[in-house]
Amino acid sequence: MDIPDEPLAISVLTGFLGSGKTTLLKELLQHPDMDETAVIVNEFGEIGLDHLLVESSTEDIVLMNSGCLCCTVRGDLVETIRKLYKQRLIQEVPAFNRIVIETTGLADPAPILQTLMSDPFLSDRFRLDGVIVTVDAINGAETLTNHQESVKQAAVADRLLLTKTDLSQDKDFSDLLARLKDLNPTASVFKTAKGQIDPAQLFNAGLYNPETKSLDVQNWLKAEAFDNEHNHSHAHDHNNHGHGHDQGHDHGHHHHHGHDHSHDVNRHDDKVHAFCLTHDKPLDWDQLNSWVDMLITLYGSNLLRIKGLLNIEGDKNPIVIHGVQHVFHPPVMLENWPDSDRRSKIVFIVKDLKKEMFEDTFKAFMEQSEDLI
Ligand SMILES: Nc1nc2c(ncn2[C@@H]2O[C@H](COP(=O)(O)OP(=O)(O)OP(=O)(O)O)[C@@H](O)[C@H]2O)c(=O)[nH]1
Repeated sequence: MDIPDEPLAISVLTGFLGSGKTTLLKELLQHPDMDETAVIVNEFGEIGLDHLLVESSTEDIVLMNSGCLCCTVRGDLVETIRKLYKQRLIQEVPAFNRIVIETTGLADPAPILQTLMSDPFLSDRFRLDGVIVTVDAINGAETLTNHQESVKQAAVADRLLLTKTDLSQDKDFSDLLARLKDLNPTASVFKTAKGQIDPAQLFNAGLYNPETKSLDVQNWLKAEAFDNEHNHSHAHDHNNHGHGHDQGHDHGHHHHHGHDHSHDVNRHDDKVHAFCLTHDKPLDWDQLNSWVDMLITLYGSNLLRIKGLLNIEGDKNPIVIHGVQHVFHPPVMLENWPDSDRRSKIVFIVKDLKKEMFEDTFKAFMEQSEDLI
């Protein structure tokens, strides 16, 4: 039996229909640094493995010359991962250390991430390393406007890949990049053409990098990306004025803005925005949990991504939390603070919810904890 010492990394590759996921995978599969990687795709046919050098293949697993495996989903994704893990244990397949899952272009990534985080078998053996999202440099803006899925995909990304940059005269992509930054200031953005990218740019996007044994919290949280937030949130607050009610669930397309806007009010990404809450004093862990529980219960499906670095009363070490919609990873205690800043910071990427609601309820819950003391 070959039992891994560390939880194996899982990366999720998503992106709208035709945005270049398969092209990227095809390139990645040939890269020598992709050895020890198992790629899960829906259909081998889509990647056209015939053109790649293949060492051996069975019905649902192909071993590439580069050392990586490619396998297809048979039925359920979780079942496929379990089976692959067991095959690795009994050395039926090479000892991969990472899985990359390609989702279909129309997939809402949140349920997939939730499954990966909440399935007991998987959460004991795997860590979610990051979400890689392809965005078509040519059609990306239109797709964001018209398709909620593509907005959700961009919102949960750790790595955003602008694809097909070779097809555009505009080498700047500033409008699309600004829009993506507005949706998700915490993701690292890369411009690519024809799937060309160093795999090292895509992986180890998570909190803990076993290769360097480091905790790259700052890069992960990117709280500093919100320094200019005031300008952004002003724009969003403006957009929200016209809604008859504020926090709530899916509003569909029923915008009733009472005044004109210079842009198309039906853009899907107007409803998604990111902000960072900071708090100076150490937090009461129980009250914080009650607040997060309340948010999950009332607004779970609108909480696209939450990441936090927390200063908890009575703990000298920082605690890291992160979640997608209704599911949170177990909190992680770090050995050290990343720098001298001891404030708690929580980054939210949300849909149809106002920052003020978070600020007000946070304050109310924390005041309760002060009353208890
Ligand atoms: N010129 C150019 N063409 C690209 C690039 N990336 C993808 N394409 C082309 O765009 C089309 C769609 O790319 P795919 O890689 O199949 O996209 P996908 O996201 O896997 O598509 P679905 O599986 O349908 O969701 C194909 O014809 C690719 O050859 C790129 O960077 N440059």
